[in-house]
Amino acid sequence: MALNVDSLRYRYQQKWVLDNVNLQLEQGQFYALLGPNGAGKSTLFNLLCQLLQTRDGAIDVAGHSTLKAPRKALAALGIVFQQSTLDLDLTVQQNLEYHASLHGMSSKASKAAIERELARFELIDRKKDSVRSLNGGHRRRVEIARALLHDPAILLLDEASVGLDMPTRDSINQHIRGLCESRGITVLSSTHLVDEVLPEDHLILLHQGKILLDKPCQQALDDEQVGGVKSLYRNLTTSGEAA
Ligand SMILES: Nc1ncnc2c1ncn2[C@@H]1O[C@H](COP(=O)(O)OP(=O)(O)OP(=O)(O)O)[C@@H](O)[C@H]1O
Repeated sequence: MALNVDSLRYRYQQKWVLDNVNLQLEQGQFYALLGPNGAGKSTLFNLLCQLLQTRDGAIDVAGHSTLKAPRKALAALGIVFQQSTLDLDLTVQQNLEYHASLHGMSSKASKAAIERELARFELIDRKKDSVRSLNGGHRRRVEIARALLHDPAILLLDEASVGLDMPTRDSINQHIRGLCESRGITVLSSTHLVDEVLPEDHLILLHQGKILLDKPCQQALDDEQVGGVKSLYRNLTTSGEAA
């Protein structure tokens, strides 16, 4: 199992924002985590990458408990946060080198991984450019390339396509889904946009801190006898904010 989340709960002050969340993600699968603003997606991601801690439930990343083996659990994750964390004044290459060194990669391994990821994302010719000079789509590609440098088992994407135009969004999403097949990576990609979820995706629906649905999207569409994710979402929630 790539990721196992067992009976996870989390609250800020008195307010529970994650309530008995259970997840089992298999290696090499793409999972779309759909939920409206405030559903708890970022809180879940922050717990997975240990920016937040709790003893209320358990998280195992690639078989490593975040409580008992936090470093190993963290090393198995690649993360792209909602807000960009690139240094705008460094070049693409420098940003990636910095990340590789944080992960303890040797200079040789780091060089090879940077070339590999930049080639995959068609960014080789932008290597020496400052991040500030890149458009939003290219910056996002750099962030995803950076998250993959240390060859993680799982890639977490927190609303990674926010602010991108449709063609850029589609091309990045297509590339990410391809990673599952070509590299056996497990991807958990959060979104509040129903049109980002494809029938072939495995859909996890998070609403008010609870998992309302966790199954292949096409199967959920068939079960609910609806033609699209928007209707499915409306049927399963009372408010329908994610439209
Ligand atoms: N530091 C905090 N202190 C108190 N409440 C918080 C804090 N961070 C988040 N919350 C609340 O927890 C709930 C879940 O927020 P979270 O950011 O995890 O949701 P989300 O699904 O990622 O939404 P968004 O897409 O808007 O980021 C929301 O009601 C939010 O207001």
